[in-house]
Amino acid sequence: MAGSGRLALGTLPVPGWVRGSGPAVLGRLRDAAVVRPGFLSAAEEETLSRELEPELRRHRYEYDHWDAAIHGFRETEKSRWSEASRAILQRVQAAAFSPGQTLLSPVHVLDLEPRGYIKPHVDSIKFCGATIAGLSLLSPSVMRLVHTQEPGEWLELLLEPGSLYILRGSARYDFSHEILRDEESFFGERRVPRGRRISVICRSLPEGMGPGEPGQPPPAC
Ligand SMILES: O=C(O)CCC(=O)C(=O)O
Ligand SMILES: [Fe+2]
Ligand SMILES: [Mn+2]
Repeated sequence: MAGSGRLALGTLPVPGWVRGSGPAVLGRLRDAAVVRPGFLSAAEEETLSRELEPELRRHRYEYDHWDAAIHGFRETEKSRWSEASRAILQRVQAAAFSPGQTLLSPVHVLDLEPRGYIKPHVDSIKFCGATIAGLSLLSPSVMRLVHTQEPGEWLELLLEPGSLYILRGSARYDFSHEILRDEESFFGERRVPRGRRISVICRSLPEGMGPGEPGQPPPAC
């Protein structure tokens, strides 16, 4: 536990940044919902936020309709990156996607203000494929996954700044995901105060959809 960052759960080691409703769901999603804390070095975090800041500043935060999935956010779809950022995105690709997967381009950048949050949703299967990989910058947050048919089955991921999360397969299709609002931002007993959070999200294309095919994904893919 303390020190190792891992809790022993029977014979199955569970990382300290993942919690769930029980050993069955933790076991089943072990390779489908993955967090890699410290994926980015401090210098890489700085590279990305410095590059994103001026572009994000051109947008206003949106608070939107009652039924929108995301509240208190601004976003951009970014296709041109500095060489340093491209190297980071290539590391994400190598870590999260298989060689056969084509990535959706451009990359989705989402800026949640401190009061901003994301309601439970499943990314569109029409526009996004089997894998979603996200880098978190600036503020820690808690991502909760809930099974769409069995609400008693859930998982929570602690997303520290500099971490990478990967949702694939069942975690991506059978579970909704959400980012908890500040008032509800707890990882178990641990309070995770929400500040402004920027995420950089890479997604695979649906199988059989070539990169050249028409059909732009909607912003909240
Ligand atoms: O901010 C994130 O990491 C996730 C965003 C998200 O779920 C979405 O845009 O569909
Ligand atoms: Fe999503
Ligand atoms: Mn989105």
